[in-house]
Amino acid sequence: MALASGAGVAAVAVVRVSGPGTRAVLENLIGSAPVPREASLRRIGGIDRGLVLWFPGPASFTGEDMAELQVHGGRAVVKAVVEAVLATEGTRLAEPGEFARRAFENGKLDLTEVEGLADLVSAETEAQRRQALAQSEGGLRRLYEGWRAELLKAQSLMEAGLDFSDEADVAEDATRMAGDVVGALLPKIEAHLADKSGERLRDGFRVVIAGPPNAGKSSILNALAKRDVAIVSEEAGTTRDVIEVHLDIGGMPVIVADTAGLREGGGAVESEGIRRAVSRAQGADLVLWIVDAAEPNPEAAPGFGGVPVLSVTNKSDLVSRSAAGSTSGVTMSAKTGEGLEALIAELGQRAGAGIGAHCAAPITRTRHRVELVSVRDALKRFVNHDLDSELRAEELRIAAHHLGRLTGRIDVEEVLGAIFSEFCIGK
Ligand SMILES: Nc1nc2c(ncn2[C@@H]2O[C@H](COP(=O)(O)OP(=O)(O)OP(=O)(O)O)[C@@H](O)[C@H]2O)c(=O)[nH]1
Ligand SMILES: [K+]
Ligand SMILES: [Mg+2]
Repeated sequence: MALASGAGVAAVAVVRVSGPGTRAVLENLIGSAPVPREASLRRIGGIDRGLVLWFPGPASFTGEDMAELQVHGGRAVVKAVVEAVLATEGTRLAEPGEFARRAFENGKLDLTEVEGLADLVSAETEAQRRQALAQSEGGLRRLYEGWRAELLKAQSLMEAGLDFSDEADVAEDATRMAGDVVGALLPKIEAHLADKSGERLRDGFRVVIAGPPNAGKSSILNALAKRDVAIVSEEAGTTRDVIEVHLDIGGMPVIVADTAGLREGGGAVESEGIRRAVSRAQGADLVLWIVDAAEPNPEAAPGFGGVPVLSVTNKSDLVSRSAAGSTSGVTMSAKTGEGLEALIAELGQRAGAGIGAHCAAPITRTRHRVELVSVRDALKRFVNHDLDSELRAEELRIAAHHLGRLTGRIDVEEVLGAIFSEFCIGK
């Protein structure tokens, strides 16, 4: 059992129960199990009156018998209801993600669907929500199960080739057909791997604000965040640590990081700040290079390991309009807000292009990418090398194994802990 609705006082709290003892919990608390899958208003253990939902297994989220108690969300009510549920023998509090884990173990969800649910709970923007929902509803599962079926076909053809190795033409035919199946599958996997949009959308489009000291980097971060996140002062070298804010620009998750001004010299702390600034910029999807419009010789942006750079001329309020507008990139004033909308529009456009229009079900995690690279590499060895049939069949087994790990069909004990611990208690 778990309080599924989160900590803190709320109008309604939801207590969730799953497992073979659920019916006993209901009998103890409300006298009997109500009509399945219908909300019944009942007195709950003499504590409160609330809605009771009864989902007999296997037609439930976990696949087991389940119940939900919707009670008033006050602390005393929740505490008493939780204690009353725990009073039924064999009942205990759930671990984080335990409901999802049981759903997985009972075959209700595959691993990619579980991951989709975790992403849905933590989605911050519309685009992330849509992607997570599609994945939780089987977008990736269907794709990978389809590929697995193809692989199984190729595997059985190869096995047939081995079984009939004394009938050369039959064996040759079977082996060639297996090659055709893999030949059709490989480009689909390659295209899927080439699409990074899903991971970008899940992780957010990363923007780093960099530039010389006092150009107004922290002021721009605050203007974008619409609050005072970073300290602003006229003293050069104010910012040392990297400060990050999560923005939602037109449904697109954009993570903007403010960094220390880049300059020679400075103390040990400032130098460390500069080292962090450069390293963060090199790992970004876009660098905003901020310069002061009043600076007669603005410093040019250094290369950040090939990361695209957008020039932003700040403090346009300090110079005449014509001088301020003459540079390329965005001209703005963090002080007056002039040009801020243009900067946001440009960021939204770049994030949209970076995240991109993607295929229906893209890779969303490194875990998927790692397994799929192993699948692809095994299939490439199958196709390219002059291996004998035994070894080629073995490559197909390796590919199927990694595809199985993706959906959680096989051998994934070590990844389960990591995935389910992402959930809060009650999911
Ligand atoms: N007039 C004017 N002043 C600005 C503008 N933006 C920032 N400033 C001022 O410039 C000074 C430096 O601003 P910061 O935002 O701290 O600059 P920074 O680039 O983060 O500086 P460091 O963290 O030290 O590298 C402050 O006094 C700001 O008030 C602007 O658009 N116009
Ligand atoms: K400063
Ligand atoms: Mg700063």
